[in-house]
Amino acid sequence: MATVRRREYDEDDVRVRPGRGSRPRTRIRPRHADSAGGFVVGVDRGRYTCVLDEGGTVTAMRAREMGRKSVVVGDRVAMVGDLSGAAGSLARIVRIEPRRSVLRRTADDDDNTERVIVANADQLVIVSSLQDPPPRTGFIDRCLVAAYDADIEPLLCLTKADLPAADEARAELLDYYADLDLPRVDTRPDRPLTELVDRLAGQLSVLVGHSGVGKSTLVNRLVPGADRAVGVVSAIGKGRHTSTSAVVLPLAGGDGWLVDTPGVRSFGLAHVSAESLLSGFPDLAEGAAECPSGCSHDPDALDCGLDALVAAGRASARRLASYRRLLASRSGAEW
Ligand SMILES: Nc1nc2c(ncn2[C@@H]2O[C@H](COP(=O)(O)OP(=O)(O)OP(=O)(O)O)[C@@H](O)[C@H]2O)c(=O)[nH]1
Ligand SMILES: [Zn+2]
Repeated sequence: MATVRRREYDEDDVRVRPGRGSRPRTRIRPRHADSAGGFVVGVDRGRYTCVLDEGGTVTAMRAREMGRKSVVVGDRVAMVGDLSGAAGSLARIVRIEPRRSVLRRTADDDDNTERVIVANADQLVIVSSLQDPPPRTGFIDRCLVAAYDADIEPLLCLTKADLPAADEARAELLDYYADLDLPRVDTRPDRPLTELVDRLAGQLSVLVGHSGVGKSTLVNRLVPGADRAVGVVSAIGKGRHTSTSAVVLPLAGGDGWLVDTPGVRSFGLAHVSAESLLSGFPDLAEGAAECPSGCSHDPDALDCGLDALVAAGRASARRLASYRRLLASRSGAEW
């Protein structure tokens, strides 16, 4: 399981401090030494809303020297220009700091590139209701692979724990994930969100979940004034791209950030190899050691060690089937 890595922005190459080595200071001094650091919380048609490290919010655009390099929510950036934040003022983003993680959405039909939707996330909160709709392990598995691949800590958030079929659904789900050390919280409307709030503290967390699982309900409870529409059967189709950009919301109490990803149906895994895909299935991974070299792990792969592992009763057939479904659907096909 991936370990939690704290963000270490002060450790990167913009640090200006005499080192022990012989490297002259000037070599690591950024070009815009007088720039201000900030964090991108919103993106709208070439305008970026950024929270300054020193406090305050500014609107910024990309400086021409940045070329076409894309800036996404969660990016740590350096800015120059008008940093007053006054109405109509515009700062310029001159640098994107190295990203500690990236989450990509699946490629669109009309564009085969996987787009980065969030940078520097620490945690992926996979929201699944226990009932109405019932949990979908195929979706959760895909999210887990995306999280492990990006070195982001997953958290399974099970909503609607108050509904009658919740206990049974939870037991079944935990059985399916019995071999994974998967952090989990349950939520329900009649209980405080204490445990979830504890886990979100100090982190940049990305919420993802199918329509109707209660994501907006959670955001509204966690972020005062967020005002996400609840209970509206979502009509976000493929054509309505305006509502699909991720936004970063400050958690109540100011300790941590929540990224809502409206319209993100799944994460892009096309760049993930069959081997890396196994990182989302640690219970199957040991079987791969017994595979012939270059094994595709496909259902018709000869002598695949994953089949042997399941045949020996050391892993579940359902888990292997889910792995193979993901393997087959990596290009972003529906599942
Ligand atoms: N019983 C129960 N109902 C819930 C809970 N959380 C949300 N709901 C209800 O489930 C429905 C869907 O909730 P939303 O918060 O809109 O779900 P969503 O995931 O944001 O769905 P989209 O907006 O379509 O993306 C609403 O009628 C909520 O009131 C819960 O914990 N328990
Ligand atoms: Zn194999």
